[in-house]
Amino acid sequence: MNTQDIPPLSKDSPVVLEMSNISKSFGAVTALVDVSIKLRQGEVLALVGDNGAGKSTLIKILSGFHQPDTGTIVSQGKEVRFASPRDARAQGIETVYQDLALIGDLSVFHNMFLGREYHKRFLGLNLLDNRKMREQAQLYLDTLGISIPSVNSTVDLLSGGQRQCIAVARSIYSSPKILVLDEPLAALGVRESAHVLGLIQNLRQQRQVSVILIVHNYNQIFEVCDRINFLHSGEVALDASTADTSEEELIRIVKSGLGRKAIDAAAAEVRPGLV
Ligand SMILES: Nc1ncnc2c1ncn2[C@@H]1O[C@H](COP(=O)(O)OP(=O)(O)OP(=O)(O)O)[C@@H](O)[C@H]1O
Repeated sequence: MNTQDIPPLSKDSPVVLEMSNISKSFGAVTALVDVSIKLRQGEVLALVGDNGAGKSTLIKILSGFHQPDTGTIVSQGKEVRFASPRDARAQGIETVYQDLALIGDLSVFHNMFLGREYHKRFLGLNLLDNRKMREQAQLYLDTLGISIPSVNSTVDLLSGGQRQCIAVARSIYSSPKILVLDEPLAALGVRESAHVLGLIQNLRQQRQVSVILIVHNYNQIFEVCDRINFLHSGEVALDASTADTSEEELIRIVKSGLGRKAIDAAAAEVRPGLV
């Protein structure tokens, strides 16, 4: 499936998140300068940039791990401040980090319900309701189009792509408004990545959850994203819809280290009237 198969995001889709003028330094290191990003309902936004550009810092601010030095976050039309990841989660913002936080020697269904297990009473005892969790997990994975050998498999036996899909599925089980995926395709091969890209594509088609995706492979961005924000030296150097830009332009901008406006302005000076 590629971008053309999914209708473009409606222009009327409401803005669910606005991070405005976010700056953050760690001692003498400036990680973010006046960064503003916007996310619409159901949108898949790619956050790209070189190592050290500030992507992780931005999503850690959104997830409540860091607090910004300046700037505001407006979620569902309300200004919010996150003192901890728990605060962000309470506002419907879920983040899947690269370590996935799955327990390898537990089954898929146990991982899916970790911390929110179903219980049943039996002979006066409070026992895990494994049957219910198994059924629910299977149903839920089917809805998301995630195919694994069995929900009884231990997570260690799954491929990297399947593990990533389970971590995403677990995060969206609580119906968050915003899902942040920190390099979900890192270290995955082509077939593995296809699993995860398929899942993101399904989410995008359903348009229930808005997704921020940190990704390094530009080709994959054009497969599954509606919009791209390119961060460079702590600033947003490009904010464009995937329909309005191309992989070639993105690579040109990334290589130049400038934003599209700066490139166009420079081109206009060289060839007035052509830009
Ligand atoms: N906790 C921290 N303490 C000190 N400096 C930090 C901390 N976190 C990030 N930085 C610095 O902030 C800058 C931005 O880092 P960040 O991790 O946000 O970039 P990134 O775009 O996610 O990079 P990568 O793609 O390599 O993960 C870097 O110079 C980094 O060294």
